[in-house]
Amino acid sequence: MSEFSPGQRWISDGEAELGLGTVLNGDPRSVTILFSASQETRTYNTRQAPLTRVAFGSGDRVIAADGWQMTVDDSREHQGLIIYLGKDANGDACELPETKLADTMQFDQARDRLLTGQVDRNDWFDLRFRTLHHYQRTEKHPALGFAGPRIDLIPHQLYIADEVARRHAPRVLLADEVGLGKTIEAGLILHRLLLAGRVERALIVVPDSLTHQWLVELLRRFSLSVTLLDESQSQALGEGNPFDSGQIILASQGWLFANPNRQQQALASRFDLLVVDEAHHLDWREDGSGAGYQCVEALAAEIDGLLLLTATPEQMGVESHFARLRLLDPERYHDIARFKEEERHYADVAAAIEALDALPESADARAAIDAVIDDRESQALLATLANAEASDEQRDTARDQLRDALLDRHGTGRVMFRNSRRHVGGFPERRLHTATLALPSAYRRVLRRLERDEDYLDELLIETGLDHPDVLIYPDAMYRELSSDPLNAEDWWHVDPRINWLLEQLSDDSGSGFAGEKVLVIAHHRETAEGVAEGLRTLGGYHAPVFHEDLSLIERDRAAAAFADEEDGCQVLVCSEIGSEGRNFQFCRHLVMFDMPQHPDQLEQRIGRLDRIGQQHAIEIHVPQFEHSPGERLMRWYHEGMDAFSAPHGVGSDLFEAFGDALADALLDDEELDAIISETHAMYTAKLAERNAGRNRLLELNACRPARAARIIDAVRELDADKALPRYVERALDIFGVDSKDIGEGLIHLKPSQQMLDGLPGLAKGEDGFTATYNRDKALARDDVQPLSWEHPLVREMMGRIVDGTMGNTALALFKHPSIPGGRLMAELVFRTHCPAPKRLHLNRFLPPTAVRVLLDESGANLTDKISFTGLGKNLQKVNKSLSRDLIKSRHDQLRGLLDQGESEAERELSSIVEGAETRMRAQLDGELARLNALAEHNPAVRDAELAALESERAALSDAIETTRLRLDAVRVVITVDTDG
Ligand SMILES: Nc1ncnc2c1ncn2[C@@H]1O[C@H](COP(=O)(O)OP(=O)(O)OP(=O)(O)O)[C@@H](O)[C@H]1O
Repeated sequence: MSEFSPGQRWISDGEAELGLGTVLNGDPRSVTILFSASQETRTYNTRQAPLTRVAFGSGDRVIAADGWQMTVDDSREHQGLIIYLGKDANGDACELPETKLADTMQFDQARDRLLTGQVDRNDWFDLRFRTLHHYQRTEKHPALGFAGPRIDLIPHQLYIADEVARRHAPRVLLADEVGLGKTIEAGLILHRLLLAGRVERALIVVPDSLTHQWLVELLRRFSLSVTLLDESQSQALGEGNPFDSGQIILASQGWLFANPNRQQQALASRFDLLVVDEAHHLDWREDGSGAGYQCVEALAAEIDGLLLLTATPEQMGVESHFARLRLLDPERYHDIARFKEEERHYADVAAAIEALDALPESADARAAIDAVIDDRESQALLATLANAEASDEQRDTARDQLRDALLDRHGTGRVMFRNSRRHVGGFPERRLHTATLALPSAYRRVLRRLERDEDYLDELLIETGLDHPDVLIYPDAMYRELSSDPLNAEDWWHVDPRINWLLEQLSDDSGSGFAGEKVLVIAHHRETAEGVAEGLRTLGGYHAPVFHEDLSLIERDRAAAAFADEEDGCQVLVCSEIGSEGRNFQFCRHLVMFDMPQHPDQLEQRIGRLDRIGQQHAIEIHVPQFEHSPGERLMRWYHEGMDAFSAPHGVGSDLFEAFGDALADALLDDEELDAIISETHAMYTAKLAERNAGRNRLLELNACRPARAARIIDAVRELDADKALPRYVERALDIFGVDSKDIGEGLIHLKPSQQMLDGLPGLAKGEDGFTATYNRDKALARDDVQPLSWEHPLVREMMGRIVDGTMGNTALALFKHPSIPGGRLMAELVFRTHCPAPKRLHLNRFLPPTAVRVLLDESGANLTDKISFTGLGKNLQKVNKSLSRDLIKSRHDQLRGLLDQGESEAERELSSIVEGAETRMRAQLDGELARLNALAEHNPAVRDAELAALESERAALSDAIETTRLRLDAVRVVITVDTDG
């Protein structure tokens, strides 16, 4: 007769998530089970049915189909069905036939699974315990989020990322000079916040030309998958809100800023972080701000976190810069006059900071510091520092604390981070090469007439439709606009000697030319860039891709890729001004400025394409210019007036504001120009000295605090060198069914096996898998090799599945040991802390899921300290599943008792875990709050909302920690066997 009777309750061993099944009918060969909760019906062969009969025992709690609960005392059988006897919630005696058990009852908890005979493999249990251990360790590690990305450990970037990511809803301007890694900083901040659960969704808005580069950088360096949204993609997504279609949405500014409806959708989609690249384009004016500014202003009012990125914050003028600071913190930045007034005071603060090193000896230094501090705490630190009796150590500590306090309290340092080459160091030299060419007659005609005839300029502006001074600086544009003139019948590039000069340079192999080298050509206008490419092709047979703002994204990326290709790529790429902003071309060292940009910040942006982290050579800047032309005069203004080609200096905007108009009027007159150059130079020297003593100095000192940066780098290196990682990953891969093979040189190849569990990132059955390394330098050197770390998506996925799922939460094994007699039972119980708290609190930094192991023998003796997890593991042998089930069945009552006892043993550990977490939390947040409160008294850049949020975060964390409970996470039954048996 069949062991299955209709009405009996069974569960599927392999698919416990189906819920409680009911036997519909059974015969000696097959049985059909209905899983009502999941609306599935399955028929099994009775001899191999992967099913376990559900039988509850004394103390178990069960739920009836109509919702009430009972605690089981006993059971009896009637016609093959179990009737449970027990008490309901009021303590009244009751009965419940198994047919009336709730279909939705879940058996995923270790206790239920064990007692219903669902036993996992022993090595799964082993992996589960190890996973909990490492998860706990890495979740609260100070380098969380920084160890996984494929980056060089560059101090200023890690300092900024750490400082910003620890703030509640950070709102900052990342304003490092061009090419120092703002994208990387933003990526690091995002990565940490995502891993910490503080950000769940981010919107990244970047210039059209940079969408692909961002997409690639986020994937390649941070393993972050991004949804790139444009109009066609949005339409393809159909009815819903396209901004809801991914966790990280990347949108181009051109598209979003021009589309009010899409902006409304972006506003309606809930994001926690907004990132805006090349934010200097968000222009603000009193009489009306640009569409970009308005769009970002609306989004910034809704989204808690905001990162604005720009290397040239003042490119659109100081008012626009101030308006962008206002986006970050409207309360703090509402009065530009006050802001400017504060700036005047920065030199004193910077001087005070520098003076710290002159104490205790210098009385002047003491006076300089005294003049900028007014609180008692700082006074006390100053007294220690000035006290010749104090020990060196005391003075060092006081000096560091006072430096931090001064930096924290003054300036825009809290909202704006600006590192400069001067401060970071180690950047290549820039060399300027000019080539003076004769004006072609077509240009000369017009320019000479302009010099002679003052009224001709107006006429020319009307005739060409060009602006002043464009019409003077860009003679090719003027020529194109005058194409109806029979003398201008030829294409401009036919008559312009810069093309021939470029062709000669390209083939010049004398050492001073470009032969065999990559060359980036930048011209102001798109039409000029197109003409240069056409001229090179027609006159010299060169294929030079063009890169400008009016190309589609695909065309642009194709052009950049053709240029980047080392072996088959083309020698020259011709870019327009806007089209090339933000791009990475540091593999090339020759920059041709085909013409001059109009603003010093644009000049800096141009050089920044090559002068970036990763540039290995001195940068050769080539400028072909026409003798006695406005273009040459403009270049002299840059070069002689402000030394703009040798290094970024950050005062270009001030100079442009002061002299831009006068310069435009002097472009036809050498004498006038000479006067402007010398005035510019005088102002440049003064401004530079002022900035370097004041704001810039303060910003630099604040943008990287070396001691803290060094601590973060040490923390990352500690994880890099973690020997436990490869051991863990090997084990996990084996269990998840991924073959790993050492292929030498520190590389391993991961390949899915036929048994691989589905859904592992980067791996699909039947495909080749990928090559990976634990070595940072190797991963940096080879893009095709993935960096394996605790933060790699594959490792996190495996850990997450174990921690969040049931995998390995039960096991049974035999234990052979000469000194322990056979036939005895032990229970190895792993409890885990549970503490429900909103993700954004990032509770894991103080209290990650923490495991408590308890090992009991059948008499209830606690052997936890006597036999370690690894000690026990070494002597275990596996058992097949059906024998395991029988063994568990035969020891049900004993196991129940041990499970209950284990719970009380583990409970004893709880208070110290909770206390430890509370202490850690207090140590950090009390310190931060104290610092922030002190700061708020001096520096209005501390937002009230930030203070309030930190206070409520501390209260919420404390409440959450208090509710921590221990729950059984996993249990392994161990049966001893005689060594000879
Ligand atoms: N820590 C790092 N490790 C490896 N490469 C880096 C690192 N930081 C920056 N880079 C590389 O240096 C280049 C410049 O970095 P990034 O694009 O972030 O600079 P940026 O400050 O945003 O530049 P821009 O001002 O032009 O927008 C990029 O190619 C980037 O990949």
